[in-house]
Amino acid sequence: MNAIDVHGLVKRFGDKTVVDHVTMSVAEGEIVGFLGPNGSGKTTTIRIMCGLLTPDEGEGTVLGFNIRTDSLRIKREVGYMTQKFSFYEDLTIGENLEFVARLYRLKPVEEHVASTLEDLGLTSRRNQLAGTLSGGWKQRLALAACIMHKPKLLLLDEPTAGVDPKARREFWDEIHRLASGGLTVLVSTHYMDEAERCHRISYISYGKMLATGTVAEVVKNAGLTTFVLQGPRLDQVAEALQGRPGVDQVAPFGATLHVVGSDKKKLEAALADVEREHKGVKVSPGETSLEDVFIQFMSGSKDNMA
Ligand SMILES: Nc1ncnc2c1ncn2[C@@H]1O[C@H](COP(=O)(O)OP(=O)(O)OP(=O)(O)O)[C@@H](O)[C@H]1O
Repeated sequence: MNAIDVHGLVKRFGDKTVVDHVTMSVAEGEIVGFLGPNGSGKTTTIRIMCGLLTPDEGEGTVLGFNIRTDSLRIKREVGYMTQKFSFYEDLTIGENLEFVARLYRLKPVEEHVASTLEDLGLTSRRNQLAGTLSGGWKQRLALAACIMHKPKLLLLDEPTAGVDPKARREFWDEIHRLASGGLTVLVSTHYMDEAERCHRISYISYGKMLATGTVAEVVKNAGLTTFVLQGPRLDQVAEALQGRPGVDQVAPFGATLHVVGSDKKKLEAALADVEREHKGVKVSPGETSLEDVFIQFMSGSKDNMA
């Protein structure tokens, strides 16, 4: 049984279709990254999956429970970490967790709190006020609160936004540790390095699911070609390339220029012209990155949310 199996989900707010026939499945123990531009419907889809919103169309199950009729059961079995840090800043870490333990009616409270603190390396900070924690520790507290009731599925909505790279890495180590213990994780993120730490990713754009698969599959299926340019006055070369047939993206990376296109022949022709026109420019094949693919998706999608 898949932990998540949803088909044709649609959610409208007024005349805006925010989730547009989204189908998704996530196997047990899998870590799936949910990516897409701001306002593309990730949070709304997650809220449907955890039983907080009812879809206008579509069906499905989460942990085997029907998303329309079993939302209470789903809420009990799922850990949902929202985008915003939502704890009592004037309570300590321990007190916040005690409060959450009581909400879930976990007994004995002290035992659950102590083992969760231990599990996430928070014991030594138990008496620190939540409001005085750094971003990374706040995220760790939020994660502790949403795994304390031992959910089978974690739905994490941009859990590491604004957190430094070391704390993000530790957070992801923790996610992998939890997944290897059998927990399933769906996590939304805007960070490419985090996408690469997922078993699979799904990319949604303005409500529509555009791609799903491993990072390698998504990059391959996008069918893009990338070249790296080196040489003098790359700013002028970049300007000369913009808008030429075959050239979809031009981006400086340090002392090089990355040029990306979906029509290889046209891109090669454009680069051959520019090589002739600009003495000393050297063109070599490059690797298409996940970021290149997402930029391509974004430029091809219409923002209907404005
Ligand atoms: N309750 C609501 N009423 C009206 N519009 C809403 C509501 N909730 C979300 N929206 C709109 O739906 C669209 C999708 O929002 P959503 O938060 O699901 O996107 P997202 O992909 O999570 O974005 P981000 O990456 O910025 O968090 C946005 O245009 C948002 O303004």
